[in-house]
Amino acid sequence: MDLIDETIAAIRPLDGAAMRDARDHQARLTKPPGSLGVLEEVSVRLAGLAGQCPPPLPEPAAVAVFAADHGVHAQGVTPWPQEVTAQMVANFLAGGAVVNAFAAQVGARVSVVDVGVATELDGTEPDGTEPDGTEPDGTGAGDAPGLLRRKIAAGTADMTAGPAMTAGEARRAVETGIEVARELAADGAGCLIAGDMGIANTTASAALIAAFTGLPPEDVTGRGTGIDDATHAHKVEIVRAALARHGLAAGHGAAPMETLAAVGGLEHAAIAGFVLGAAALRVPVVLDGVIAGAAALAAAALCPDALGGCVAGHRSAEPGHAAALRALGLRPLVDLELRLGEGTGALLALPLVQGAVRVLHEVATFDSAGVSEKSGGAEEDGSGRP
Ligand SMILES: Cc1cc2ncn([C@H]3O[C@H](COP(=O)(O)O)[C@@H](O)[C@H]3O)c2cc1C
Ligand SMILES: O=C(O)c1cccnc1
Repeated sequence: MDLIDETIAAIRPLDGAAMRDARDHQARLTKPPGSLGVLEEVSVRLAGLAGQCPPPLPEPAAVAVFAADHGVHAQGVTPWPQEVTAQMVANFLAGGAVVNAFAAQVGARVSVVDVGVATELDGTEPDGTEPDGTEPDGTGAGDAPGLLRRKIAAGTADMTAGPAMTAGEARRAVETGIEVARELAADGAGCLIAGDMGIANTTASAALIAAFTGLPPEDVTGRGTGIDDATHAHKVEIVRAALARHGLAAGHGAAPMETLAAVGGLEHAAIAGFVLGAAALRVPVVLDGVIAGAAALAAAALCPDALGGCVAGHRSAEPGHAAALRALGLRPLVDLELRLGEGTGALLALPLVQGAVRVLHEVATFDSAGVSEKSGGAEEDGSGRP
């Protein structure tokens, strides 16, 4: 069995008994039943993932920013030059990007994984030593970001001219994501976040989302980093042409590995593997925006139970992201019209996920605190309404 099959075989559904324990415990806590809304369901899901109630606190968190370039960039689908991918990798490693600021805010450690940056990274990037030159202290948070050199190809090929990746490249990218999830978990991460960096990757995301949901390109193709109406109309046609070229237009069904190879990015495939790897280890994943959403559709197509431990951190402004979340049946925690990627939306949602679990650990029950329960004979439906 290879790493992908072995990982999928290790993924189990959420544990029903632990979920029942979490629901029962939520009902005994000193608050009106249901009053923590969506966060109660998050706590129940993480109990099911851990197979125990309360589940471990999802900390420390580690974010892996998967970086790669895209052959479809040549089709004029984004106003940004391709070199920005490599330049932003250098910025992540120097600690200067939004992901670094948000990670610092919530005590998460950042790693950058080159799975397919077209430009050669020059070897002068920081490698995870502390700013003062000492080795990382092992706590993760606050360490300078490390670069994991796992380049599979110098970017994908243009999906409108042929498959973006060979079957072998797609498999290696998925395997890389599994390996990175394993490495971060082995380093002590209790919660994983996948970020992305890849100029033109909202085009690949739209193609993946159309292929997996069967929705038409015009419904799932957004403006990415910011494009005018004419470029947006062109981008929709590029997605349509790629789907037609690979026989992925609505209703044809989408075989996951073939679809990833045909229209995906190396970072999408790696993030799909990261979700699978985390699920096999029963470590929760907070999903970010449209790139993670597209990758999660691929992971779910490979193994539906992989979604059990995924929490949708936010909903981005990309229409394809909302479509992906609907198809995945995930409700986003935060909706701030973000359209950045890098893992930023997931990092903002992290304290909500951690708070949801902390409630199960720390909040007193009616019995233990001597608080009277509500009177009256109304049926309790968990909604908090009498
Ligand atoms: C400076 C800069 C920083 C970014 N950080 C994330 N992205 C995001 O935008 C890109 C996708 O948008 P599109 O498909 O329109 O090219 C990805 O790299 C994504 O991570 C960035 C984009 C730019 C320009
Ligand atoms: O919605 C996102 O996640 C997004 C939007 C634009 C660029 N990168 C990511």
